[in-house]
Order: sequence, then structure tokens, then C-alpha cells
Amino acid sequence: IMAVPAGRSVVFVTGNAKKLEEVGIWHVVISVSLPEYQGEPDEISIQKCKEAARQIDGPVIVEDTCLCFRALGGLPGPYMKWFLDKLKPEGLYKLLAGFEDKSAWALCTFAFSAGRDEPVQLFRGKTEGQIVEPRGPRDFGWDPCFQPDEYDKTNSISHRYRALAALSEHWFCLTKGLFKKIGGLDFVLRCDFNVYRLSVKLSAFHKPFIVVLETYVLTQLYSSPNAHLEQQICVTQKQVSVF
Ligand SMILES: O=c1[nH]c(=O)c2ncn([C@@H]3O[C@H](COP(=O)(O)OP(=O)(O)OP(=O)(O)O)[C@@H](O)[C@H]3O)c2[nH]1
Ligand SMILES: [Mg+2]
Repeated sequence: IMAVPAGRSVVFVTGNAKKLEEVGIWHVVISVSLPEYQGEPDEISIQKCKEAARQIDGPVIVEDTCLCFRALGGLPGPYMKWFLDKLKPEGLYKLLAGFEDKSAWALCTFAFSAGRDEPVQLFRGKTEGQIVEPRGPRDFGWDPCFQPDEYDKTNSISHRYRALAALSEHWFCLTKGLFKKIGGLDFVLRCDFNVYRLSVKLSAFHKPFIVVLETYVLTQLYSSPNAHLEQQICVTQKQVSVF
């Protein structure tokens, strides 16, 4: 069981706004530029998480995403960011021109650490698919050239969704729908989530959401699943800022 020191919030550390949008962990983000490490995906996630915990000096979650081409033995994998930057989705597609096997898998790894020098726990999600000629919207990385083998409009097949599902067995995360409902990324970035110190005037619609969210997240995040409800409410009544 992952333990978080009482009164500390877990920070999702990423420099990627699209990830945040998809994840919808709302008590979030510090946009820190984390190093792009080398090695196997697990090693990279562990190093990244340790560095984030060192910088934040507290509990953190990071995420690292790989897109792995089977014909290339799993490359570009964790180095996809640079390949994408230089080749764009068109170039990624052409990379496989000499190979019959166009299959690929997206691998998403969330890594959690309770703080500096604490162990790192990994949660993985994988989606199999094919590298295809780029199509569709261009707003998120390599999506235009990756076609998942399964189709499901609820997005439950996504590598990130699956990794989050693994994470959610231990932690509560806001669903994407609810995240959008409270105003999405734009809203999150303007709030410090202590409802009494919000920098924006909350509408009657938002206010109960924030209070509920505060209760909900704190109860789920700061206690083990078996913990007593009274304990959980106690955390909420202290109105710990979740940022
Ligand atoms: O089409 C996409 N659908 C996705 O679901 C997805 N997830 C990540 N990416 C891209 O793949 C590279 C991963 O690198 P990455 O994990 O190091 O991320 P990052 O450096 O952008 O952020 P972070 O490391 O600060 O969290 C980066 O180029 C991301 O933009 C995706 N592209
Ligand atoms: Mg990165």
C-alpha cells in the first residue's frame, strides 16, 4: 500500500499539458521539465520519478509514454519524443517502409513515489496497434500515425487509460468527464484548490464541485482503502490545500 505523509498532496509532474488533460488528476501539476532519460522503459520511469520527488521534495506521480515498433525491436520506444520532433508522423510512418510488420504498441507507465529517497511503484498500460499513414487531428504527438487494433469510443482501450486503471486500484483519479465538467485544464490552472483562496470568483455551479472534490480526493488519497471514514473526513475538515 502506498502511503502519503498526512497533509501532503501528490503532485503529478509533467511538462505535457495534453497528458494532464487526459489524466484528469486534478490536484495537479507542476510543469517541470524533467530529463529524458535513457534505458528500458521501467528504468526510465523510475529515474524520472526519483528526480521529480527530489525536485518537489514530496509525493509525486510522473508518467512516461513509449511508442514501440515491433519491426524495430521496440524502438523508438522511450525516445519517441525526439523521433516525433524530427520526423513528424509522416516520417514515423515511412520509417517502416522497408518492413512488412507495421505493428506497434503504446506503453504508458505511471510512477509513484511518496517522496525523496522513497521507493518507486510502477503502473503500466499497453495498447497494441498498427503504424498507419497519418490521419486525423494533430493536437497530440504520434496519434495521427498510430491505429489501435481495438476500437472503443469510450477510450478505455487507451494505453493511458489502462495504466490509470492500474493506478486507480490504489488511488482515486478523476474521470476525464468530470474533469471536463469542472472546467478542465483551464480551470485547474487558475485555481489553487483551496476553495477559500481561489483566485477566480467561483460560480454557484463550480463551488459545490470543488468542495466535493476536495472531500473526495483527500479521502481517497490520504488513506488506505480500509481506513475509517471518520479519519478521512477529518482530513477534509482541516481543509488542507491540495496544492
Ligand atoms: O499521440 C500521442 N498520444 C499519446 O497518448 C501520447 N503520450 C505521449 N505522447 C508523446 O510521446 C512522447 C512521450 O514522451 P514523454 O513521455 O517523455 O512525454 P513529455 O516529455 O511530453 O512529457 P513529460 O515527460 O514531462 O511528462 C512525447 O512526444 C509526447 O508528446 C503521445 N502522443
Ligand atoms: Mg518527457
